[in-house]
Amino acid sequence: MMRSLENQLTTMFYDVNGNFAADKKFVVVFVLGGPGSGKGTQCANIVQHFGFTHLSAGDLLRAEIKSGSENGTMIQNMIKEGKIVPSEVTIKLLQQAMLESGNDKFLIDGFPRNEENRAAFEHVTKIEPEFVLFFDCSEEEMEQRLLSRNQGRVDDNIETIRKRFRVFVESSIPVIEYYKAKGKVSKIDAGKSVDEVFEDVKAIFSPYSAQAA
Ligand SMILES: Nc1ncnc2c1ncn2[C@@H]1O[C@H](COP(=O)(O)OP(=O)(O)O)[C@@H](O)[C@H]1O
Ligand SMILES: Nc1ccn([C@@H]2O[C@H](COP(=O)(O)OP(=O)(O)O)[C@@H](O)[C@H]2O)c(=O)n1
Ligand SMILES: [Mg+2]
Repeated sequence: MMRSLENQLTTMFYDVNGNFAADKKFVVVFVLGGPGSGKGTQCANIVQHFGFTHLSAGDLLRAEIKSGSENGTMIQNMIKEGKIVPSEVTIKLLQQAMLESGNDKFLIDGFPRNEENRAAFEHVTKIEPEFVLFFDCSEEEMEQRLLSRNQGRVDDNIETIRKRFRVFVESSIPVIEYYKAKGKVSKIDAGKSVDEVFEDVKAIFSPYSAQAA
């Protein structure tokens, strides 16, 4: 049975160690891959089939800008430059969204994007990901997809795309390597069609289908 939000807040914020989620079993899957590799697209499919809640760090940051938050200008500037927003801001948004969802299974998309994100999330939430889904895609393909995404994003222009590719290689690949060394990475060839990629995704998630909502 799902507990009320109020109950979860109590449990999550007031456990004996002051740790978030310490006594609630969360299943967290980190969904990583370069910009345009298809993380958001595939997460939408996974939600439909396997009952996870999809939390995109980028979407949460963009919503924070729209809400007129005091951090909005800083976040907007960082996104325009393809830089990674300080973990403190992103983790707070992720925690809020996890609590509000009432679910216990999460796809965390586009996070952790650097070592600071990874270590801070682990420190604050004490949550270890079940596994990391890594969408592997060539820069040529990702560039084409981003240039035709047409969602009016300030960062889907060639200049920012190049910066995001550099940040992905320099900061995000090391996070994937970290989890690879722990045997936690499921790598998917994301250069194929949406349906073909989802076939491979489904095979990885099938152990979770029994728990699907
Ligand atoms: N397998 C695919 N083949 C072709 N286009 C794709 C594929 N997956 C996603 N797209 C398109 O590419 C763009 C980027 O996909 P998206 O899911 O937003 O990626 P990400 O979240 O990794 O940046 C979107 O316009 C999407 O419709
Ligand atoms: N963990 C994260 C995720 C995104 N972001 C910011 O948000 C931007 C867009 O992230 P996104 O995940 O929506 O982008 P895509 O990979 O989906 O294209 C990134 O380039 C960063 O500027 C961040 O700072 N920290
Ligand atoms: Mg995305």
